Amino acid sequence: MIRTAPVEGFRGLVRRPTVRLLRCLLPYWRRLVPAALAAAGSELAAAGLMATAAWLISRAAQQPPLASVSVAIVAVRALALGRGALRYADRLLGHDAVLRAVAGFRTRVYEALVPLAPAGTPAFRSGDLLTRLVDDVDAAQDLLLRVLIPVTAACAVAAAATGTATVLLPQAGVVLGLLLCVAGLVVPGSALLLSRREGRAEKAARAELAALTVDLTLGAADLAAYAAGGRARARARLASARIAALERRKALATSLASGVVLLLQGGATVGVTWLALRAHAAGALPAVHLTVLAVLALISFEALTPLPAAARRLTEVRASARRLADLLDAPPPVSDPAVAAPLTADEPLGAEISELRVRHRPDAPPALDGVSLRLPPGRRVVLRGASGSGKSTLIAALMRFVPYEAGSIRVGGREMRELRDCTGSDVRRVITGMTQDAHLFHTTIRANLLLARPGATEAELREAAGRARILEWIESLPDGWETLLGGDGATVSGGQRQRLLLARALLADPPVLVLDEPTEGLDPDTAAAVLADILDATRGRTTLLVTHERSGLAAADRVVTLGRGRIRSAARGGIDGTQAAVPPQHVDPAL
Ligand SMILES: Nc1ncnc2c1ncn2[C@@H]1O[C@H](COP(=O)(O)OP(=O)(O)OP(=O)(O)O)[C@@H](O)[C@H]1O
Repeated sequence: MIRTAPVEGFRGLVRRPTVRLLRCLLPYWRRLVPAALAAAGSELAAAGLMATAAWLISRAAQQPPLASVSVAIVAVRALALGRGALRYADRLLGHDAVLRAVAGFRTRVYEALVPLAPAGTPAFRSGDLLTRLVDDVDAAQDLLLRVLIPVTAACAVAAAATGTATVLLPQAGVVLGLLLCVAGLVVPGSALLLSRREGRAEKAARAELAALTVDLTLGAADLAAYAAGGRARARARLASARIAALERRKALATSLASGVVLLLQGGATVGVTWLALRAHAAGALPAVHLTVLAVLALISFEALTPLPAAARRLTEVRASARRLADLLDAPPPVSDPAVAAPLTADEPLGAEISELRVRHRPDAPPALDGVSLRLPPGRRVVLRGASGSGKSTLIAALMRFVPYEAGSIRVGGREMRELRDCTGSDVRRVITGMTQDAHLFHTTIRANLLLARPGATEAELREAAGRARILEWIESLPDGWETLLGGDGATVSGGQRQRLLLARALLADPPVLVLDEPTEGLDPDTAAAVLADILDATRGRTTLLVTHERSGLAAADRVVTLGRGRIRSAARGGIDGTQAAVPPQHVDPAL
């Protein structure tokens, strides 16, 4: 289903993209909380095991009765086994929760993108768009797995270690708590500040590299033809080198931070042990507590070691969240009305376009200005015109891909509905077909056609292919309907590609069929043959056919010519481009 609503939580908090990202993941809290608890439990068990073992060894040296250490012996066994079990649960629950959360989030981002396409996404280059959909959405995974879960575990261990040390020797607790705060907050915070700019720059550089890579791949033939491959590769190399330099700078900040945490760990161990020794010498601390305090100071920093790396990941996550926010805040070119009028298709439908004005950008001249056109039920209207005259814009407005600022488009049978009052998905259920940039997917011929009507029967598939005059060819292939097509029909000829796209549009069988330049890129003979087949196959269907062809239009019910966004002439069917067209006011209004 096409959603026009933004991804929940992504609008509103304009300046806090990371918080917005987090809010999008909140619905998964029931799975995320046990994962975070298991991670914290595993770290606590490791620290508890070391501290209890230290106590047990020191106490055992005093040769006490076995009963007085039996609880500690059981605790050591339980903690050793529990640590492994909790580590396993942490990995299992953490990955399960995070992969589900990211999969759900990616679907919602994609759904939010659909209303932007095809008119709203040209602002983003295709490689960059891909990076946003793949890498930037994956940042949500890192936010949970590499930032939030380690931070939760580190906080739990630091609090438990400081609490235990304070109970045993208050001044040692204060020193340990302070140094843990510095290692857990100040050091990662500084690393975050140092690598913040690099994180943002690296995301932008990666997006640039992805866009360049897509250009290099898709434009390989043109780059080779114009000997421009060297320059393009040099730009890609430069982008790679920039990423490497930024990575190095970030790695330096992280290693420095890790080094400082190690120094603090040493300092805390020495400081706490010295305080404990003094207290023991003064008779205020039993010897067994002395060992526990020294071990506690040493191991409590272990849980903090992933924090500098977590800070570094956080800079990348923030940059990704900002880029996702940019994408998702892009206003959809056409929004659905709050209360949509229903569009039914239980009778033949037609369309009436009246005084239509469309602008692609507010500051651009109108692509269509005062265009009026009738598409009577069951008639085939051909729309011709020079390149840039507005033919595709008219189709896009009819399919609710672009908005119109003045005039009206009404669709229906006996009762007509204004398109503005209907949802885009309802409109495209009744007005659809072959858009100018129609795409053949890298899958079988059958799957490519079924895209238009997944429930179509074998007979319907064969009928559509037959009407597009491609059935014989499909059935002559060794794999027939199961033949795999290359990306965008790379493994078929231009004529076969257009006929497959036509078969798909015919299979969709919408009440109003639109075909935007179905003969584009074909040689004149093939184009004439395809056009004649199209006009034959669409007899009795409401059809708007856009073409550059001048001949072969004799079978059309009406031929309308656009020029610079206005209707230049209109003529009843039976003419072709070689005959003079009559001005629009002289055309039979029934057409
Ligand atoms: N997304 C867009 N943003 C800005 N301007 C656009 C956009 N799409 C089309 N235009 C402009 O609108 C005008 C009409 O373009 P349109 O694609 O409708 O022409 P066309 O008749 O279909 O041309 P062609 O036969 O070459 O496909 C042109 O001036 C074009 O530059």
